[in-house]
Amino acid sequence: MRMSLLRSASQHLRRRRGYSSTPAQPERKVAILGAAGGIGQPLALLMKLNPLVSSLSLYDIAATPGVAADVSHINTRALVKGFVGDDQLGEALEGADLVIIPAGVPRKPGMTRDDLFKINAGIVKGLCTAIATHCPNALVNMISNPVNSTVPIAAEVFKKAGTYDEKKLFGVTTLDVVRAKTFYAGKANVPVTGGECSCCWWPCWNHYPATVSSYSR
Ligand SMILES: NC(=O)c1ccc[n+]([C@@H]2O[C@H](COP(=O)([O-])OP(=O)(O)OC[C@H]3O[C@@H](n4cnc5c(N)ncnc54)[C@H](O)[C@@H]3O)[C@@H](O)[C@H]2O)c1
Ligand SMILES: O=C(O)C[C@H](O)C(=O)O
Repeated sequence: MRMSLLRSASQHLRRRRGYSSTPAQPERKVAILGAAGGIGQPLALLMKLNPLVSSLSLYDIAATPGVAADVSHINTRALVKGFVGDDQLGEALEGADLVIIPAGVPRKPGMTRDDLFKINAGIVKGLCTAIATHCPNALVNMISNPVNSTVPIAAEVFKKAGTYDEKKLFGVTTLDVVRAKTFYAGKANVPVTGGECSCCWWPCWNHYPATVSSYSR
């Protein structure tokens, strides 16, 4: 009896102070632009699985209603909405805390990422102009290639709009870091630093294991 009284008093106190055994997660809106594509769809799935996301906006120029319907069937907390076309871009972005951009054309065999520049530069410019208007404080994660050109384009758009914050604009380059590590690891287990294309990966040979006497191996 005494124990149960103590338990209910402590529960009452916790409720009054706003404590709870499962702390409430903050509200976080994530928007994916290019959500119906090869990168956008698995990314939408990952965001839907992330407990930190409360609202997930899936935007593309086509096919997002179907993608949004599929993703929304996963029983996690994020509320999913699909948006299609220019007219709905503003609504997709309104209040977003994080915008992830895989919108644009990918490479075909024989192409370099530079070949994508003309098309993707225009796409990214348009999307970033809308971000500056509808969610100027959002973190922006750029995936569209060539990332080392699309990030500066985004920066210029934000500067022009007066919303640029260097701490909030990111280029997604992990793929290249991982690739470079994999390729060089096949030859030697050395750390690799570098840029957005294979021509500027930089293996740190001076970190080659001391037990191996010759670099020529
Ligand atoms: N940074 C990286 O690590 C990395 C990795 C993979 C791919 N990429 C790049 O990501 C981009 C997308 O690759 P993908 O394989 O998903 O291509 P994809 O063709 O499968 O998908 C691209 C999507 O973008 C959409 N799109 C085109 N214009 C748009 C616009 N104005 N607004 C919104 N959506 C638009 C298309 O409708 C399509 O659904 C490419 O530029 C690719 O090079 C980058
Ligand atoms: O190049 C692409 O379009 C996708 C990816 O970034 C890659 O390098 O394969």
